[in-house]
Amino acid sequence: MTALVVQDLRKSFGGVEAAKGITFTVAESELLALIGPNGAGKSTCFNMLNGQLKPDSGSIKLFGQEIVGKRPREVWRMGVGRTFQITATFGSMTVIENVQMALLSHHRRLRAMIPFAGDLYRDEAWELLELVGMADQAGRACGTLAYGDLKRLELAIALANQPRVLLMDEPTAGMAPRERVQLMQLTADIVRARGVSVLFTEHDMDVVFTHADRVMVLNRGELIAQGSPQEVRNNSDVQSIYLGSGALYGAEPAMEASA
Ligand SMILES: Nc1ncnc2c1ncn2[C@@H]1O[C@H](COP(=O)(O)OP(=O)(O)OP(=O)(O)O)[C@@H](O)[C@H]1O
Repeated sequence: MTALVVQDLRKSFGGVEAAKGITFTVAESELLALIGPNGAGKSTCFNMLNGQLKPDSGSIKLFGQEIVGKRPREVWRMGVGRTFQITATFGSMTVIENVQMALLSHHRRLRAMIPFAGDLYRDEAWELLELVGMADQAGRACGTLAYGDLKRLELAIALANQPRVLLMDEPTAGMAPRERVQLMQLTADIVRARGVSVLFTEHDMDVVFTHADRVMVLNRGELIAQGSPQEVRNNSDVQSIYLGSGALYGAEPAMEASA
């Protein structure tokens, strides 16, 4: 089934056309990568998908329901989750408390947090931590976590809202290569098991070509290619954008022209 149908999205900032009629779909349980050079329009696209930015025109349907015109919180409630490059957790709270907070918010019980109710949704939080392999660190303060663990926690927090579509903004930015592969494998396993669809941007072409079911390439506000990783890698337009960077072949220093 199709989770997201995006049709002819357009957005200009003054004279800059950041989105020039973007059309694509995301299937259920699909891991879809959105790549493109700096300034291609990826953030603009994500910001429209989660309601932060209103498109000038176009339509975004989540399981048939129009999202355009709704506020970010409504879009989030409808099931579009998002993780950001900079992780947003409460450093002084423990790992499990952070997930409980997300669950409280999902269940609309934020007022019950004052004073913080220690046992609310603890079992559910525990399950999510087990899912992302963080249960053994449940009692640690978030501020003391290693970066890779913080990213896994962030995934648990995002899942607490039971998203139907999860937007991930450069999920592996700042991670060591081995950690990147592990996080994406974990993400892939979880989204497939739970039927979540993931749309992600990514700098690391190894991650993109190894883990994405499908890849879309944005350039100057236009989708210039989409298809399987293999098709996109072999596409001559894509090759010319990344020409000389080596990025399509997983060469590490090639990131200046990456997603
Ligand atoms: N709020 C804004 N005001 C003016 N111009 C903007 C704004 N947001 C984005 N732009 C412009 O729109 C274009 C697309 O930017 P966007 O940030 O979406 O690209 P991107 O692909 O996410 O880039 P990067 O990989 O560098 O984050 C750029 O030319 C950018 O300068």
